[in-house]
Order: sequence, then structure tokens, then C-alpha cells
Amino acid sequence: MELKSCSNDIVIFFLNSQTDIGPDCCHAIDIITCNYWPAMLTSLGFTVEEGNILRDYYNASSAPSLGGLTVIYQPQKDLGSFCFSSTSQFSVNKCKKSAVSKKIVSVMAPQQSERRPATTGSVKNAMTLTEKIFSRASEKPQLSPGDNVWVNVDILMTHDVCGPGSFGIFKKEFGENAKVWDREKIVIIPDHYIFTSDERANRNVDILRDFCMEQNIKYFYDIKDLGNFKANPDYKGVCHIALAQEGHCRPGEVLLGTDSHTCTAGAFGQFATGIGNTDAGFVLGTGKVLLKVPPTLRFVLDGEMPDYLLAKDLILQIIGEISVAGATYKSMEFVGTTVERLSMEERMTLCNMVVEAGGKNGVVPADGTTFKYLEDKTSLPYEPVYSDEKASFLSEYRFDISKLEPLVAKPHSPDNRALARECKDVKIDRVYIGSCTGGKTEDFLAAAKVFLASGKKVKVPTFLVPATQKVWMDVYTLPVPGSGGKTCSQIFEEAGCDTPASPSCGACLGGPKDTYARMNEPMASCLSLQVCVSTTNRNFPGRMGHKEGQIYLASPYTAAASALTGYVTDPREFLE
Ligand SMILES: CC(C)[C@H](C(=O)O)[C@@H](O)C(=O)O
Repeated sequence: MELKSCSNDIVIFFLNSQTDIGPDCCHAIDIITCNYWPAMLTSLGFTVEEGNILRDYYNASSAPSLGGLTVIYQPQKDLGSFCFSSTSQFSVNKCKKSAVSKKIVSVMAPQQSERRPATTGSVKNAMTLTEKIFSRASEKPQLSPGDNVWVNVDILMTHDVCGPGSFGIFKKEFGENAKVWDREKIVIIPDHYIFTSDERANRNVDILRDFCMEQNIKYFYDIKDLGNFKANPDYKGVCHIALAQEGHCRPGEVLLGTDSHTCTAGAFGQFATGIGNTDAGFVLGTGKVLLKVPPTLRFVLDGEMPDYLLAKDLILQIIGEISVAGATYKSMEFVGTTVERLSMEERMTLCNMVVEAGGKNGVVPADGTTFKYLEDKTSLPYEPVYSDEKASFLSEYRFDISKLEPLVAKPHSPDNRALARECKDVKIDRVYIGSCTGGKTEDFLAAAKVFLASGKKVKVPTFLVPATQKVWMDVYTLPVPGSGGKTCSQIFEEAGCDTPASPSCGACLGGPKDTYARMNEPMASCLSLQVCVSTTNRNFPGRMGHKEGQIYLASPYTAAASALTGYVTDPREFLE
């Protein structure tokens, strides 16, 4: 978070890309409605003035449409560096000005009308895939990057961290007895802080349940028995993976979620992005949101992908190339022969991390792989759209993937790219395989492949957190190719890994102190250090718990190879 300007006695916070706000555990999501922000700001000497929000944004470049104002606060003392809880650390520049409040500008959405068919037949100018989705969802046949349009939302997802805040906004703005715009288009997925005795975390799940009962929400993936997740057949786990597995991701549609990794669903050729609680409250009531059309960057990935690489290496390569701010408020479209050969889960990994480059959304054009995946998941009709041949892209990046080597992102930024082999002297004290980025079925199959090939035991504690209940089942039932029928779970046990844990976001973002595999203390194997190789998406200070923890982001191949040696390790040591 950066104090950007101090003029006219008004203090304006612009919430910039992940570079500025990355170390925070919740990004720029709705700084006033998120439970912990007001308290944190108050402790800094601000008077939090409710009603002063015009709108919350993920980053500054998305703000100008409504006057550029994100949030206004009155500072009562100088601001210096400060530390916010054990999971965040960032600084705020100093500002001494006193402040006055600014009038609220109310923004009304136009009346909702029937969805119209695609406009792709009648367009005058060529458009990108993302522009076409905006065009259809806004019922405007022609639009360009930078236009602000009211978009009809197909699916709104929220979870235990942001649901309660979003419901609060909804009730405040639409009334205590208001009904949501469409009970079948709202998907509510407890997944973040589930297996914990933290009362506030538990209460959040109760709030989700109460709201879903009251509103008769069709898709609520509830958990009541925390002692045994299998006793909760409705419970899924990590929202982004559950959305795909339960058939909520469909080409050509608009999917919003109160989570920055909602961009994962772009793998289905749809527009998917994270929004704040204020926007979500508004969507709950209207089914609409005001969005600026992003310009598109095109990433052409060509070449045969070597069999020691995974999609995680591809996205680490791209973020390393363009930096954590390189795609701020841009759409990232992935094409090329390498992408065409990726499975749906691998495409999800690719799109999942676009937000780590500041991307508004990531998208892979739908094809036979997409349609096949969807066959048994949805019966709803969908209409894929594709970039026109003459569409204009802000930039095009080309990569020859056949030459790429296994990568890691070193602490403390996802763009701190290095070759895995360059880090071979980095001693580690644990490995974590899990999350929306690296806790899918294929991620565990990949890790099992390395353990199987080595025939050895892990040298450091190795934590496995399946993303969803379905992934957990796969880990226990699917035979690993080339293993003579062994399951991942058997191979993990033989290799000495920890038993796969209950599905959830787990320690990817730290969580309450009793979260499984959270980085609380150094492990016995490496007493003075806390160094983790992780298949997750963020390695900011404190991200997985302890603020001194060092996180190396890596593919499941690299994570498994590192577990076997106790050092950051190139998986070719075991796979070739
Ligand atoms: C808690 C949630 C708001 C957050 C996000 O939006 O990304 C989390 O999922 C994360 O990965 O940091």
C-alpha cells in the first residue's frame, strides 16, 4: 500500500500492484470492509470514515473511471513503517496533512436485461478474446480497451474470508430483507481457514451458512464436521479448483470472485477476475459490475515442452520476464503449440498466477481439451469466443519452451526467477505441495513420479495438502503411471512424506497459528532456518506464517526433487 498523494487536504490511498501491496495477506481487497483493515488503520492513527469509499480496486490503474479515488482517510499522526500481524509487513509513506472527507458518489447500475447472444458476427473492429467477452456481457457491440462498461455477471464466488464482509455490504446497501439477484449464480465455498480452532475463522463459516440458508443459495459447499472432512460430502476445498470440478467454469462467461486467484478460471476461455467485498456486495444485489476493458498482452508459447517441466515453470518464466507489475490491469492471453497441448489443470496453473504479474485476467482459448473436460461437468450451454486474427494486442511475447529449464522464484517475490540448478546449495527445511496453484490431482501425480523414479526417502518434512476432496480421493485411488498400480498415497508413504492432509488452502497463506504445515518454527532438520520449497503462488515475507520464512516457489517436480535431497534441486536429477 502506498500513500500516493496528499493534495487538497485529502489523503488518497492508491492500492497498487502486488509489488507494493504484495506482502499483505489480502491484497487490496476492500480495505474498509475486510475485518482487519479498519483496526490496522486505526492503530496507525487514522479515523476510518465509513462512506468515504467510492470503490475499491485491485490496483491504481483500474481506478480512474470513477474519479481515481480509492479510499480516503484522516491521518492523525505521522506514518512510518509498521508490521501488521505475523503474516504481513509493509510500509506506508509519511504524510502530515490533515484531511477532510469527500462526498459519496453513488453509482447505479442500469436495469438488468436479458442476456443477448454474442456480438461477434456484427462487429466492425477486430477484438481480442477478452474484449469479446466484455462486449457480450455488456451488450455493447463495439468497445475498446479503457472503456468502462457495466458487465452482466454469470457467476459470483465468495469464500469464508470475504463472504461475511460482502454480505455485510449487500445488507447495508440493499436492505436487511433484500434478496440476492440470482440464487443459482452465486457459489459459496468455505476453503481458507477451515481446519482450525480459531473462533473467528469458525464463525466466518457459520456466517456463510446462515446467509446461504436465508437466501436459499443453490451452490453452497458446506463443512460442519471439522474433525473429519469426509463426513461432509458437500465440502469441496479450494474454491478455484472446486469451481472447475463442479462445472461452474464455462467458456465465454464472466466469473467474478472475492479472491485474487479467481483468474484461474481463465483456463476455460472465460473472463475471470478477483473483486473486492464492496463490488461483491453490489454484484450480490444487481448481478452487475462496472469494469474497465483491459488491453491484452499476448504470450505465444511454442515448442515441445520437455518432460521435466510443468506449467508452473512456464508462468514463473513469464513473471520473471515481465516482473510482478508487468501486466498490471492487462489481460494475459496464452496461445501457441505448447499451450494447446496442456491439460486443463496445467492451463489452470498458468492462469492462476497471472495476478502475480498484476494481470487483470489470464485466458486460454477454449478448444477440444476444454470441451472434453466440461462434458461431464455442466449441461448449461456456453459460447466460446476467440481473438480475431486482426485483433490488436498491446504487446506480444514469444517463448521457445523446448529450451526452458526448471525454475524457481526465490524469496521474496514471484518474479525473483532463477534456474533450480543455480540454487542447488540452498539448504531447505521443508517442502509444501498444495494450494490452488499446486495442489491439483496432476500436481500430486507429478510429485509421485519423481519419488517413484528416485526410489529414495525424503530428507525434510514434506507436507501434502490436496486442494479439494476430489483431489484427495484421486491421491488415494488413481494408479500412478509406470508404478505397477500404486497410488500417489502409497508412493508418498514409501517416500516418507507426511500423510495427505484435509483439503483446504492450508498454509499457502499462513492462516491461524494451528494451521497444518504453517511455518511457525524452524523444523528440526534445519534449526536456524525456515526455508520452504513450495508449489504455491506467493513468497512474500510472512506469506506462509513466520515473517522470516524463506519460500522458493517451484513446480511439483522441483518440490519433490528438493524434498529428496534437502536442497533446492533440479528435477532432472531424478527424471533423466
Ligand atoms: C484471502 C484472499 C482475499 C486472498 C486473495 O485474494 O488472494 C488469498 O486467497 C490469497 O491467496 O492471498
